[in-house]
Amino acid sequence: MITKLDELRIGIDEVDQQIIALLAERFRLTEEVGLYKASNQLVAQDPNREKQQFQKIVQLSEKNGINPEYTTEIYRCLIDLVISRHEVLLAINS
Ligand SMILES: C=C(O[C@@H]1C=C(C(=O)O)C=C[C@H]1O)C(=O)O
Repeated sequence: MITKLDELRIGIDEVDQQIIALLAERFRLTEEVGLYKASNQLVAQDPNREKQQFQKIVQLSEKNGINPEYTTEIYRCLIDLVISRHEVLLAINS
């Protein structure tokens, strides 16, 4: 017998599949940005771009009913991983 808890967890598993697929696509794009930066000797971090991102993230979070503190924390981790990867690509290229 499927309980309410099982049903909710099936929903969570489906959402996780979508999140992972979207994260994979995001990392594919940021990898290309990292390769572009490395071949043009551009710094890994872009604080102006991040400022715009975080403004957008707060707006989108409010629109979708999610606590902006959660999304801001998640995106800080995500962007920091990207920056670390870009630093590796820069080091390889220099
Ligand atoms: C992807 C970039 O590199 C870094 C990572 C970002 C991101 O993951 O969204 C944003 C800005 C940069 O600090 C970029 O410059 O666009």
